[in-house]
Amino acid sequence: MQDRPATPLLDRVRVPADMRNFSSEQLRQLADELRAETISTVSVTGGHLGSSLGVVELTVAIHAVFDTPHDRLIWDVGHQCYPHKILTGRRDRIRTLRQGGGLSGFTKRSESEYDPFGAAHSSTSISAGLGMSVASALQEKPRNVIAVIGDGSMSAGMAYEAMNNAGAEKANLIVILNDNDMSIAPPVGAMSAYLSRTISSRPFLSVRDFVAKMAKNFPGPIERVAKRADEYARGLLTGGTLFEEMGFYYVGPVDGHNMDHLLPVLRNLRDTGHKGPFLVHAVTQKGKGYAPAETSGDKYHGVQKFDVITGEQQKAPPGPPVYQKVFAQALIAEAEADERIVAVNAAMPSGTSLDMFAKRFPERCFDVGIAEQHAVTFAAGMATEGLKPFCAIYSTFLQRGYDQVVHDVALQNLPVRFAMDRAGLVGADGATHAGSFDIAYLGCLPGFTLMAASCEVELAHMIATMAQIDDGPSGVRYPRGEGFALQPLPARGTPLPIGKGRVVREGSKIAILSYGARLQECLKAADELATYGLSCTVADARFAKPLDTALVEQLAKHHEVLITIEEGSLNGFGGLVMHHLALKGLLDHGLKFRPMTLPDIWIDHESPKKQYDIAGLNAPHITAMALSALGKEALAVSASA
Ligand SMILES: Cc1ncc(C[n+]2csc(CCOP(=O)(O)OP(=O)(O)O)c2C)c(N)n1
Ligand SMILES: CC(=O)[C@@H](O)[C@H](O)COP(=O)(O)O
Ligand SMILES: [Mg+2]
Repeated sequence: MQDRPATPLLDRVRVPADMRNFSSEQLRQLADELRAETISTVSVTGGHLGSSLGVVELTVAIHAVFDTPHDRLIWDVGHQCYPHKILTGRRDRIRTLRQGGGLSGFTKRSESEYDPFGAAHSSTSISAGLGMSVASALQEKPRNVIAVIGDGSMSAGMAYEAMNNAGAEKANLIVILNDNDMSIAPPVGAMSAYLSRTISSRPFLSVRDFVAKMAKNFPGPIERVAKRADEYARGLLTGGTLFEEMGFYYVGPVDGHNMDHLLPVLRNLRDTGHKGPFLVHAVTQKGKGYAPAETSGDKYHGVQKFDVITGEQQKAPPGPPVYQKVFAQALIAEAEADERIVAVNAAMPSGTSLDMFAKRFPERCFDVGIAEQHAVTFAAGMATEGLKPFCAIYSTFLQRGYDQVVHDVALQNLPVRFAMDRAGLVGADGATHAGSFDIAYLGCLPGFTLMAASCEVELAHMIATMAQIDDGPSGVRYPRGEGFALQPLPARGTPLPIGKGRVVREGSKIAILSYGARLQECLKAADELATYGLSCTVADARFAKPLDTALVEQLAKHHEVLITIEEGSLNGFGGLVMHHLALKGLLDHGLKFRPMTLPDIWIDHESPKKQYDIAGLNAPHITAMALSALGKEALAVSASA
């Protein structure tokens, strides 16, 4: 147990109103205490530390100046919201962050009135803020709307769509660009370079410069104060920024850790009755104020529990290889043999392990920034020219690129390969990050070949299989975390016969057809069912499309019960099997068919094991499902208890 930091001022703040009469000096001290409390908290919960540390002063300044929650404050992604949660009535629960039943690691409307917009996927804040601003004008309920968006999140198309609209609407909106020159990895792209140039070509905006600049546009009291300063500033503040060209009033760069700069700038924005959209360019440091974070390569973007003194993070005991690395190794093996293979990721080089691929093939690996839509169509373009793109995008983030998958890839039958990591439930990130829907949203698209890996060795084979699929799009899904180490990993995968599943265990009464990594749970259930004298066939479908119809029909015809199971939503693999069985008339003769999917609810942050308990997809639930299908309700109840 590590000592809690002393936080005398923070102890006086339950909600932001409690600090609105603090002096600037007190607010500076409050920020220091808030930083210490954030570090102490994340040391026992794990989570997104670096981003939260970078916005401590911004958080204090915004809440001190604006009348939240009446004024709306929207955090883009929401992964930097821990200091915000501490200041907004949630300090007593902050050490439950990301734990089952505890606070979410992101902003969430249902959690607090201080979270007017939920997030976790990036680059939505300007759109949402603009909507709120327009609503406030139409409903004649004046309020400030402040969206805080990171430089990494500024790479997504949505942010530009929103700015384009905000400029045209001349909406009252304050966008604070929290520029720490980091995404999860170092940021990429021309916009990132532009922001760096903007910062390096201008000194930090002093309050005097700011007042002068405002005076030019806001006649009134401020003008009198600032006349002379205006003369002074004229030379400094020339030239339109990209944001100004888009209709925003650009304020910056501002030192985002300097309360003496932040407070007056924000107060002026509040008090001058600003008209039109403003962009405050705040320069911050990810991991600010905690040496181990500041000096680490990833600035402690996402950490395990750690020792506050040393910064050392808890290490998981050595275990089986994680899927993401198996994917990268398998892809490297394929790319060694075929120079047409290229890899694309959207700001997730470490999360997808494509950083390994980039090391080996720097010319053939593309990080496009947080830009999933672009990633998909960019890959489609490469496919038209004979390259073999593998697009590695978490299942949940591929949702952002869905029309591109449909219109640019599938409709043109282009051989883009999708590696969908984080399939199924992901633990502490909760519902926003669960890879629940890809089977359903890809399964309905003609021409797709779709696979799910039941273990890491299968994943290697599936990558090899996709490398061979040149006549249309393909995808493989695999979960977050470790595999099973059932067999040694091959140096290179072996292509699988397309559309063929495999029977893993032969039985007679009950058939369990698994799609993906629940297979081991199915085998445990089969063992359990054997103790009731019930013989089970267990099969690994491998493919959802093309479906192994011969296998499905054989299982349906020769067993009394057929259970399908997947780590995906309704209308996924089970839906495809059911459709086939229904069309073949195989549901008309007493087959007890039971599709087991994620339930039709949002499953919050928890350990993955508990999440799958909530979902009812662990071995005891499979056993219970089989027993209840056979009318053995009493046994089913005790099996799942
Ligand atoms: C649509 C989408 N793609 C990818 C991610 C994963 N992701 C979360 S935070 C992050 C980096 C964000 O960088 P920035 O906005 O600069 O915030 P910082 O972490 O630097 O504070 C990424 C890529 C996401 N949340 N949403
Ligand atoms: C905030 C965000 O979207 C990412 O940081 C995400 O939490 C990463 O998840 P993994 O830990 O599964 O890579
Ligand atoms: Mg950043």
